[in-house]
Amino acid sequence: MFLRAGLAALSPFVRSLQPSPVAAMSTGTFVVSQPLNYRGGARVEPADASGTEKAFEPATGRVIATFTCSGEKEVNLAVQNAKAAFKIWSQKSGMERCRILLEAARIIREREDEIATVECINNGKSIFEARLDIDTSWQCLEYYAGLAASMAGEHIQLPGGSFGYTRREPLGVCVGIGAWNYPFQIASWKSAPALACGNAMVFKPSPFTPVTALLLAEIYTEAGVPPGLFNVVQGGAATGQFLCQHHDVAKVSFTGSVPTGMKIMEMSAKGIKPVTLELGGKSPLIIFSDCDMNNAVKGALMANFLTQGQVCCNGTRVFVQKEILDKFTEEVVKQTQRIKIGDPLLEDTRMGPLINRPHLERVLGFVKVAKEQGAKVLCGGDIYVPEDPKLKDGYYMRPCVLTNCRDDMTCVKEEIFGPVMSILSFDTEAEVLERANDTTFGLAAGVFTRDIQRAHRVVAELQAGTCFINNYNVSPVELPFGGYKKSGFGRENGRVTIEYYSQLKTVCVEMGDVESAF
Ligand SMILES: NC(=O)C1=CN([C@@H]2O[C@H](COP(=O)(O)OP(=O)(O)OC[C@H]3O[C@@H](n4cnc5c(N)ncnc54)[C@H](O)[C@@H]3O)[C@@H](O)[C@H]2O)C=CC1
Ligand SMILES: C[N+](C)(C)CCCC(=O)O
Repeated sequence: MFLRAGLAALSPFVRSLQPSPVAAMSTGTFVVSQPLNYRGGARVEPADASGTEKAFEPATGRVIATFTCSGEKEVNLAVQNAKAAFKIWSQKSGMERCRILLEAARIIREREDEIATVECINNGKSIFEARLDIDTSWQCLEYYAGLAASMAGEHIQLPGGSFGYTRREPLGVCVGIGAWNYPFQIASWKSAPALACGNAMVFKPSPFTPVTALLLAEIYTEAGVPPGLFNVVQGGAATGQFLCQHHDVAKVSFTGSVPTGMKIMEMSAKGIKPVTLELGGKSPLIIFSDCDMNNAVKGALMANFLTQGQVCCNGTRVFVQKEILDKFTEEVVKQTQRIKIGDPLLEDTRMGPLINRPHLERVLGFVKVAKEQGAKVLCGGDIYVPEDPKLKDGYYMRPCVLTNCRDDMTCVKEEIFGPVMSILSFDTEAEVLERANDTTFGLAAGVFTRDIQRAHRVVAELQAGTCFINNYNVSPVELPFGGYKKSGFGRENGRVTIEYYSQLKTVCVEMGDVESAF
């Protein structure tokens, strides 16, 4: 039933090369035929341009959209629309905002198959995974809908009957800038808390994945947000800069690389704008010899191969205690070789193509350097050409497991952002903790052990914003997510994120006469 609803809703959006709506959903047929900017509650062509970009279907290498990057004028129009909508939205009660966000969550859930399909086509992740991403998206809206109604300040009694109170107020127009690995999820994780707090948003997706943010924009409108509350502008660095430098923008929330994060922070500093930075990582996953081996192996795969390894919080440095190194490695390799690579829209595919050709080359380059530096490739690390001829120009590679790794190797130090796991061995807890923390990143970390004391002792010492015990890369929206060190600051998800999208006003009330000092 969901699928039918999804297809019907998709039809005006997609120009299929074939008549059947089902065929419209197969790899190699999707074309974007509508504008990719969203402003004032509708899709629009941008008012001006700063260049054009092409978006691809990574599974086939086909262009699915050629679009105009928004220039300063379009960015300004989007911000002005958001400002107007903010006036209306910020006056609503928490309960009113709650109802609209719940309705948006309901629509996402209803259209899950359609959204996941478009995400899969534009990003390359498997349809199986794309659906999970859409789940964590509507769950995020539901979660913040629930918090919207209970947001409140404090009342503080002062001497002589005087008192003070605090009001939790929105910031204004917030900017969201996203990466390409979780396009719909990132747009949802940023907009849900922003809107719940009473803000408006202008969102810029990555130019590699411009498509699904528009579906979110349309859903918010359908759910009843004022026109202009959630807008989408398209483009790369230039468009992003116009957004960050805009004087009517109150906050920037960014997901992407460390170098871009630095630039965003610099630009925001000039306007004293608060920023949330969700940046890269090189996270450790520590496997102790007393672990449940089956779970540890599954955990290592979850930590490395979701979304073709293009995940910021991946546990790519897998430290394995010496006693179980051989057995663990053997099992990991066996299971990695079983991962079904291919057409991401097929139900049994578990690994699709990487995002684009240059990125694929970059990841393969890391494997080459790893070999030169003495690592041993136990499986994968090479190009994969699926049998289906329509996939021959896609960006596929086989997931790779490396051993004989040392801490000073490039593959162990730098974020690869591809399906490459580095296995390292260790002897003692103290030693592995020191090595795990010896990085400028601090996004996530994981530990597998049956020893409950050790598990908590180890995570207490790990310098990472998100730690997993006996699992990896699960993302319940109730839990805050974010980094330590160069992996950024601020949080997404969880109750605390309310504080990153609101400000506190203190009101001091005098009930007596003014005792003047003059
Ligand atoms: N911590 C987290 O939650 C996540 C972090 N990442 C990190 O993102 C990186 C991969 O994503 P990419 O899209 O390649 O990162 P990127 O930093 O190149 O781009 C991210 C976004 O910033 C925009 N941008 C680029 N230059 C800009 C500028 N000067 N001003 C304003 N905006 C600008 C891009 O157009 C894009 O929308 C990896 O390093 C990964 O670790 C990715 C996903 C999640
Ligand atoms: C959903 N999860 C936990 C696998 C990844 C979320 C962070 C990212 O966007 O890379």
